Amino acid sequence: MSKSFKINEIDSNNKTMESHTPMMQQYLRLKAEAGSHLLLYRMGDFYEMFYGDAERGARLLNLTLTKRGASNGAPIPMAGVPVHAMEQYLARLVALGESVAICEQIGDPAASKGPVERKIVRIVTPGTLTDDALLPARADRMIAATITARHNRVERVGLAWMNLANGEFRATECTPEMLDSELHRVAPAELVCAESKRPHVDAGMALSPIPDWHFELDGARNVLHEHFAVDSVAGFGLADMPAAVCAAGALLRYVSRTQSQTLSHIQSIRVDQASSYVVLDPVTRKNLEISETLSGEESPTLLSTLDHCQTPMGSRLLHRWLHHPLRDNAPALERQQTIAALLAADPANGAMLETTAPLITLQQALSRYPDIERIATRMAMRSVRPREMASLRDALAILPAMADDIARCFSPAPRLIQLRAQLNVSPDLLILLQNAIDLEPALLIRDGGVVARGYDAELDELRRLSTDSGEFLLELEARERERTGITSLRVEFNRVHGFYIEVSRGQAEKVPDDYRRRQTLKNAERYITPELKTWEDKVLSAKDRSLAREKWLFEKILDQLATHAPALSLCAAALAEIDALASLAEHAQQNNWAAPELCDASEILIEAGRHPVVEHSIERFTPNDCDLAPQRRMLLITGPNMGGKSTYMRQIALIVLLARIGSFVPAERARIGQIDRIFTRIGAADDLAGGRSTFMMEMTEAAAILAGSTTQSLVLMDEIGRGTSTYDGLALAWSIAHRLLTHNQALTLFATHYFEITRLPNEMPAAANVHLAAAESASGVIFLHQVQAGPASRSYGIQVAQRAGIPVAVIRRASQELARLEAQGAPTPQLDLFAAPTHNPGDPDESNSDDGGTNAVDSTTHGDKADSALKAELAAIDPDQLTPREALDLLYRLLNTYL
Ligand SMILES: Nc1ncnc2c1ncn2[C@@H]1O[C@H](COP(=O)(O)OP(=O)(O)OP(=O)(O)O)[C@@H](O)[C@H]1O
Repeated sequence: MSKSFKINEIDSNNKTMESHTPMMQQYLRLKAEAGSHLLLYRMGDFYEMFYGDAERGARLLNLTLTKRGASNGAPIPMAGVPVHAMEQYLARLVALGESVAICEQIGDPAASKGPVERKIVRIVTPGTLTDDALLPARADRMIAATITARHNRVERVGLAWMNLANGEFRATECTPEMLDSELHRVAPAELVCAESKRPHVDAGMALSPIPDWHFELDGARNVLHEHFAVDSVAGFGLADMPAAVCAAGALLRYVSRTQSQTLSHIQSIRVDQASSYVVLDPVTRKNLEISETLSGEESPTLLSTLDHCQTPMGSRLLHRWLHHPLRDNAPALERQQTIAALLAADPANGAMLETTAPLITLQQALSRYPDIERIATRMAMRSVRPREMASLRDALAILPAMADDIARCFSPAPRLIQLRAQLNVSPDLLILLQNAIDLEPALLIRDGGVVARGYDAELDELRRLSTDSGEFLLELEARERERTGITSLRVEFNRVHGFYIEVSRGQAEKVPDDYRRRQTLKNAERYITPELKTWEDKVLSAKDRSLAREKWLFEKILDQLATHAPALSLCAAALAEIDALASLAEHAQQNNWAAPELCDASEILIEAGRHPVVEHSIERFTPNDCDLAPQRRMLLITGPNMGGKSTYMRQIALIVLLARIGSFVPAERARIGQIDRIFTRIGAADDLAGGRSTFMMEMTEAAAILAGSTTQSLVLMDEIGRGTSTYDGLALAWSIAHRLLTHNQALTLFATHYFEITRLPNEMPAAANVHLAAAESASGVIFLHQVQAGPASRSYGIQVAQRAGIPVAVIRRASQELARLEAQGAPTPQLDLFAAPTHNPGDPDESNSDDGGTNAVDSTTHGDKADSALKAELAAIDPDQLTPREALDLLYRLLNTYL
């Protein structure tokens, strides 16, 4: 997508620059500087685009494409946006992934010969936004750079990324195969790459190619040395990471070029080891609907369910946490303990105390904070706005009280103590803002009214001169009335004509000789006198001087604020963390979540677990257990369509993910071991853009799982093999399951409709059958959503189809066909699933199963016995003595026992 643009390309009809007007020559020079970015060229009250930029801009922004003059006979395409609406157009362009260079008039039009001097003052690209108007409040906008480099014959990918809005700068190295996964973890809005090595990236990530030499090691290293004022990058842990250095140096150079200010708030670079996190490949991030639903919506997702943050910075951090589950137990436990402290819970047993009032008070206090993280950045970059300063001042004033409350109300979890200490910002900052900034400052410094009265004596005097005109004018008016004898004489002011003396037309002949006419109206004449003119000059110049003084003072205030920016950033980070932890605490408390035990072994033990999102969307969610460990590492999950298989598998993955970010989990009890990766192969969708069919996608994902999963991985496989013919599908599903059990030995949830696979536990004791229970009643199939041991006995496919609205005639025909096939004993594996499994006394699951799939072939004698047992049980029931809950439980038990 190179949009690079050279002068002779624009000007193919013209031989030389000289053939253009001086203004167009200036434009073309600036355009060459802007390169592929759209150039917005300031002309009076408009920003204009020309040539190809005009055509592209007009198309993207729906503007009228006009023409201006001609260059060697050919009209020049032109499109423009008014200055006052620029931010809004800019936001649209950036949202479309465009980068824009903004060129301002910097010379004085009155003093210039030829075109007024212009300069590119700002470059806005999708990943380098710091302006609040352009940034989404609750999401980060990252910019990244990547390069593949060969070092000691090994190919490594360097990846560096920056969050310009909060000063975070990180770098890592990975194998070429891991790049996609890493890019989805970082999720940059813009990816900088070498012109000759453009990676294939998803739509939604703007690609910005730059010259290859920006990635050369020596140059890149020098950029880092210079910026951080160091002699070596070893102090950052980058000594043995040449590819990461190349990416980081190129990124820093690119970002510096886009900003007119220095990047003083980028104070360090951190090495980010992918091995610190549970790896989630792009498909898994999507399937688990962490921050986006499968259809691309923001809600309902895990993030939207958990996000009770009071500040945008808290929401952004929670978003980051959910996409970065932690491998190590210690940092996750630290968060968990802090949540427990916020809930006044006893960390030893997770029991919460009755009152959560301190948490509510804390959240109420948090809701009064503005986005200090971004304000701190803009302070460092000297682009902070007056109103942001005022809101920061008000926030800093309440900070000490909140810090005291934290110390007083919550048990002293180590992390909470650290965070509280980080809230300490020098009182000088508050004093400065209180003294310097007006209580309700104007929007922009340009108009004045920002610096507080009493901050600067000279400013106060100039303001007095420019505004205290009332007394002088009254006195002058009285004096002139007396001198001229004109009773209707008035002294007035308007913006266009300044000060004047107005006399009605009838008395105009009475005006003295020193009156000079300024304006003639229908019924009046307006005059100026030498005395009034002198006074006007003084007042107006006082106004100008006061604005200039205020601007100068504002710059000085910005200088002082910049020195506080690093401490303020730390304070903002602490506020964000407290907010995110309080949000998790609130959710845990409201929904009865428990603190999971984190252990080193490779295991997942969940008692009465729920799906964190689905439990909110249905009235009564049935909790289920899960027990996976090296000796029982695969659950073969069968059960009817709509039975709850996918929900069960996803809820386990989400509980693991929540435990690994340090959150409480939706379960009565959980013990979660160390997990290195979560893989999912769920659902089927064609990748038409990538040219892969459903089956191809399915197999590509399965191949990745077989290649990458280890004994510490959690693998979710939903109906693998269904995208092809029954026998092919079954054979593949069987051997994939077998391979996962024997070779990868990953903790696996394997949902299938192929009955043959439920025999796997006979051969491999590390696999176990479970099924989602269902029962049939007169009104149709009832899904119990309960996970029980053993394989399923029936599919209920026809009943589900009936519920879905398939015409009755089709359903009747299908039932007849099913009966015929069953009578024939057709040996297709699909049908076998619904027949009785061969009873294998050696299979622990089947022997322990409550229905074990055997009820489909009950013998008559068995049936008679069951009938009389049922009758006896029914006779013993006294419905009036049962609570609704007991009645429901009894109903489930009877269905499970007798159906
Ligand atoms: N534990 C549960 N408690 C209550 N309702 C549940 C539970 N699990 C699932 N459900 C409900 O059942 C519906 C179907 O669940 P799910 O999609 O998981 O079934 P499935 O077995 O995977 O179906 P299919 O085989 O057709 O894909 C869900 O939309 C949900 O409303």
